[in-house]
Amino acid sequence: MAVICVGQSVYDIVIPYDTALVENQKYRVTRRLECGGGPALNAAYLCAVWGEQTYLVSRIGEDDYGKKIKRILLEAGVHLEYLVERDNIETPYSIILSNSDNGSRTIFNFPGEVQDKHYEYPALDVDVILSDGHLPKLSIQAIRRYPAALSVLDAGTCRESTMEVAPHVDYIVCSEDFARQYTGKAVDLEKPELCREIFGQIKEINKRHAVITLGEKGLLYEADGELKHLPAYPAKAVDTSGAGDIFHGAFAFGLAKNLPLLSILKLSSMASSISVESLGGQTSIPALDLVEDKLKERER
Ligand SMILES: OC[C@H]1O[C@H](O)[C@H](O)[C@@H]1O
Repeated sequence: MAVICVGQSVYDIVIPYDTALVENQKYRVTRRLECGGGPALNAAYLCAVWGEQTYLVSRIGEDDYGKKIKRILLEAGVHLEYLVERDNIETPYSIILSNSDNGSRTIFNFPGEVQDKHYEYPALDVDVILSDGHLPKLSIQAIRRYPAALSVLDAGTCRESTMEVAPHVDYIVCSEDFARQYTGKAVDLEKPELCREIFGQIKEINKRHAVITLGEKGLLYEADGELKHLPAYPAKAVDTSGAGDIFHGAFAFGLAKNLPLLSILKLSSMASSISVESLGGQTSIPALDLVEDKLKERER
């Protein structure tokens, strides 16, 4: 059984800072972190180090960043048979300025050239397909190829490619930014009727399941036909980059393990909260044991 993550692989260069930035100033950098990045890579890395048989369907160039990405993924045990390398494309990379005072980050993303071409998927027993919306054709093809698998869309922003995949998935797990861009309304937890309206509009896209993540305000989900709010676990954020990807990776993992939805959401939420307390996305993925221990502590 396996998890397939389809989408973007990125090489991240994270620079932490703790001062108010002013234009036309030069800042001396004493620390930087280089690691794997991109929503599909981060999620695939998590699923693999948490013990799932994981395949990454993505595209990188045959350049230095591509080689580094491959090394990181191989060490994690991600299956790379479907990670396509091309000598004529540049591996995507991001420069991330991370404010250690509050964890907020500014990402400059060089997307490289995305090639979303037809693909022969292998004969596998697949439990879960996670798409980050970057390779819509490959994502839809995977969903059709493995009809028994549960499919999840990591809907970070409401791009055309994300919307192409959205009607095909079992679960749309979207950010509040996506919800605002799509519905034109901002989630306000003080206004339950408005929340129900926004959630209903998101669910209409795929006519199945939806989750709206709200960062430090938690998330909205549905149980027994009712909209519910799950608060976030408290964290001292130093870098939120990749926190959403870690949420989605843990969500895919939980589905693969056949856990009930609320347990999946708690697992994902805790993994994401722990991750913001250290630098980087892929480098801040917590061990499964740690996440489970912290959850047990909270339930005591
Ligand atoms: O979702 C965050 C990730 O995507 C961005 O492009 C960065 O690479 C980071 O790892």
